[in-house]
Amino acid sequence: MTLKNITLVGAPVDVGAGQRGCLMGPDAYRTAGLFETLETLGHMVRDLGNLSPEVVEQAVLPNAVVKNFSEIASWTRALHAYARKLGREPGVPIYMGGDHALAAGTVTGHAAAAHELGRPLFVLWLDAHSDFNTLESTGSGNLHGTPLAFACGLPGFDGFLGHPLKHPLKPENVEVLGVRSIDREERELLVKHSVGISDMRMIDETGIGALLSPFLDRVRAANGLLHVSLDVDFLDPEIAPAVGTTVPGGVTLREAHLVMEMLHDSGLVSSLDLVELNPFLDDRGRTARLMVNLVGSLFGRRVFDRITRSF
Ligand SMILES: NC(=[NH2+])NCCC[C@H](N)C(=O)O
Ligand SMILES: [Mn+2]
Ligand SMILES: [Mn+2]
Repeated sequence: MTLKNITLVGAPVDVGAGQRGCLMGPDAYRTAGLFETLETLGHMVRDLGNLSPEVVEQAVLPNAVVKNFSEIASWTRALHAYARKLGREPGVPIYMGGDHALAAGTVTGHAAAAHELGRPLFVLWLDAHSDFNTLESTGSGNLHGTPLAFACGLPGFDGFLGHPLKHPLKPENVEVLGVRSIDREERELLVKHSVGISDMRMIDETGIGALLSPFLDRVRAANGLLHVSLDVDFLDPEIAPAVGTTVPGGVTLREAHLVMEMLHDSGLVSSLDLVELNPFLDDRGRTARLMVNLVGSLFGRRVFDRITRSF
């Protein structure tokens, strides 16, 4: 197993979500033993603590329904700069959220870093939602529903960074896996921009491993970097209740571990977001512990290796 330098970064943002509480996420991961889990697997781990960005002044609101635009713009700028720097160094950063709005900074920062390294960035978006609303299309005004549209360069988001995005993701280099809740206008945008989508029905019919494999093959063939954005609501709410936007019919424990194990075996993952954990809604820390266990699988924990026949 290849051992990694892993950097934990806490991003306690929760004003992108409709319900408060994700700001406790980073500490819940620490309490659930994320650091120790990774260290026990042999990795070099450091925890940079929590980020707290300065709030920028924002003159015009893009759309009256949009909530907390200035705060999210501040987080986006801070995380973009951080991710851009960490993305150029060897090692794997893990961003402990915080709601999914944080991905506006992490994904675009890693896209900029990838560009500087001369490699394409691919994104695996593990989520019940596609988070592909624009500031125009959002009905809820909750900015955690928009980061993927921003990262793919859709118009109207210049206020996030204070300038247009220089290195947008190619929408065809994105795979949204596990999706089961998409807004009407968002659906049209996803089709128009040819974003890769694997919904729950495809998972049921084809199997999650068979859906993930060709995507990983594409990343490898392109010598790409791979950012994984894991939203707690990717998982079925029966096993992961600590999230404000539960959607029934999600991924099972075994499907989730299979994805993590395949990602580990691929050796391709270069950065990771853990988002939407709301410890206020948890049941004695079980969702936090489940997320930590999934990260363990992503970083090499396994029961038995059938190729080398070793434990
Ligand atoms: N990261 C999330 N949980 N996003 C949920 C978004 C829900 C809905 N599509 C919205 O834009 O409001
Ligand atoms: Mn999400
Ligand atoms: Mn979601």
